[in-house]
Amino acid sequence: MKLFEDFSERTVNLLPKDGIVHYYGKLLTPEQADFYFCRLFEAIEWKNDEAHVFGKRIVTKRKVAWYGEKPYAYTYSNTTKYALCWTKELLALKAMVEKETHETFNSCLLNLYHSGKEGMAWHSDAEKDLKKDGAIASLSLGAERKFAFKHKQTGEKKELFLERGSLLVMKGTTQTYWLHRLPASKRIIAPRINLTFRTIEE
Ligand SMILES: O=C(O)CCC(=O)C(=O)O
Ligand SMILES: [Fe+2]
Repeated sequence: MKLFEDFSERTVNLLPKDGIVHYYGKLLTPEQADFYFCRLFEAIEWKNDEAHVFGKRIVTKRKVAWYGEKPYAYTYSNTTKYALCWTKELLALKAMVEKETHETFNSCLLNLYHSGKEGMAWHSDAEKDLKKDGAIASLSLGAERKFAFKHKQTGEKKELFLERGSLLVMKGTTQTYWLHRLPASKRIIAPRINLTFRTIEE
């Protein structure tokens, strides 16, 4: 009997209850991480993110992009985006992530943080367009950043660092019971790109 079938089974659940988060560490070599950072920085159609909150239009400094297998509509913060068609680089990264996680994905939300001044506030990714309790795989390129989870009822927190080229997977009831955020950190001057591979319910 093999003690461990594959790498993913060696990763422990970072959450104590109500969800599953696996941190796989570095999926990409430093060279691959740099290569994809540069390619995505150049080739992705980055746009400032817009949110409509309490009747106000908010434009973030952080840039975003939404890609997928079909022009899926994705609505969050009262804004709807339509997915652009996969690029060669995104398909290559998706294949690596699917192989490692034994999950499949049909779309990807990308975020570009120009420096540590930009982050993302507490939220969960449970929009109605997404498959309920579907896995979300997060691949990080560029600067290493802190990432945090907070339980919606107990306030319990879990933090970790997302290394360059690393993979993190959130699944099960994580989005129902936990919030997550990317805190800003003034000390970090380097940019970061994050890709979250997701499944839109068809
Ligand atoms: O940048 C990150 O690591 C997280 C991004 C995120 O939570 C999201 O896009 O929903
Ligand atoms: Fe998120």
